[in-house]
Amino acid sequence: MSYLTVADATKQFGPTFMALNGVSVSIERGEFFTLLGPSGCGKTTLLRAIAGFNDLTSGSITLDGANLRAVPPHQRDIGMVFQDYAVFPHLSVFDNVAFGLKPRKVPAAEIKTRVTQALEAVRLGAMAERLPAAMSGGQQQRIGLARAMVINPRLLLMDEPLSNLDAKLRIELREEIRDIQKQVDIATIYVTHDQEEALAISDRICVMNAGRIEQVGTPQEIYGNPQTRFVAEFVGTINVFTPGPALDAMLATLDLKAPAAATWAARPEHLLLTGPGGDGAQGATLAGTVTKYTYLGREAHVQVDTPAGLLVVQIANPGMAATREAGEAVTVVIPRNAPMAFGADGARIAG
Ligand SMILES: Nc1ncnc2c1ncn2[C@@H]1O[C@H](COP(=O)(O)OP(=O)(O)OP(=O)(O)O)[C@@H](O)[C@H]1O
Repeated sequence: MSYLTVADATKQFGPTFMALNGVSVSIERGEFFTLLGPSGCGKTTLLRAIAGFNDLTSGSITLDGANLRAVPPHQRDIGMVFQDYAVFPHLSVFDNVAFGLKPRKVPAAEIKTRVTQALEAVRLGAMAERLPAAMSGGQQQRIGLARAMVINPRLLLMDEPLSNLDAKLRIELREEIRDIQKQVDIATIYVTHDQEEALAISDRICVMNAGRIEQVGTPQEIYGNPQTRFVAEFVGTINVFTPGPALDAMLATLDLKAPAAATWAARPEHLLLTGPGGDGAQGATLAGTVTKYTYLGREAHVQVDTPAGLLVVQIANPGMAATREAGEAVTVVIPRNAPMAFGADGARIAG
């Protein structure tokens, strides 16, 4: 049996709005599990229901075999880290972390040991006596993490903990969070709307959309094998081919058939670019004209106007020779394994 199980969860706000609409997830011991989705999809609502800050309208939550909905929030033994650091400015780093232990009647000597351990884990051991006001956002968030961990929680919940930090620090701290989580081995549910962060940090990702689950899987499964059009578009980007004779000819060349397909799409990095004529191409070809060239250092995006619509081709490690000018005639090559088919309901169809 899974460690944490949420079954058929619904949460209604007002007379008709369903913030959660039949959500079921299972999380294993020690797992780093991420809820990923656009703003308003229900991530925080689900997290708050697990923490006990709001109850579900219907459904069940089971932790280690026990019904969690029957347990008051302060008795759930759940550590939480929030987007705003929520540190007490007038308390030292040590006292901030010790705060959660006081009502638990932990003896003073044990408080000292546990707080010291938690501060070592988040690399703040040398700053125990400092006041948070004199510390950076990244350090304040580590205080938050230490405070969540020091109670030896049965579950760690993190709601967009990195979103107030600048891009470079976000990447540094997400790797630290991942390392610390693996070290302490506490099942963690992490909320983000940043797909790259989710891919980098998670054992498994749950992609949510409008109160429902689109797909649950490892980062590789979510990115490499999206089961819905929503997942394919939200995690990474896709080119959607315009229906018509050019698409039909492309599919015929590739010998791809999916009668129920409403949409065919392909990731920019799965397409190739050659000169006019498409000599030696392995796959179907579409003649086109470059409309835009965007150089991004590690990669470049070439937008091409083709009879199957505007397509973006991603080029890795683009040297000077890869530069394309607007108006240049090129050929987009579509390898056989590039196209993905989706039905009218958005579900993936085996092509
Ligand atoms: N107390 C409330 N009363 C009414 N509607 C609410 C309440 N709390 C949340 N909602 C609505 O429920 C939906 C889901 O909200 P939720 O905060 O779970 O989204 P989210 O995926 O976490 O988004 P974000 O990334 O913006 O935090 C939103 O449309 C939100 O406006």
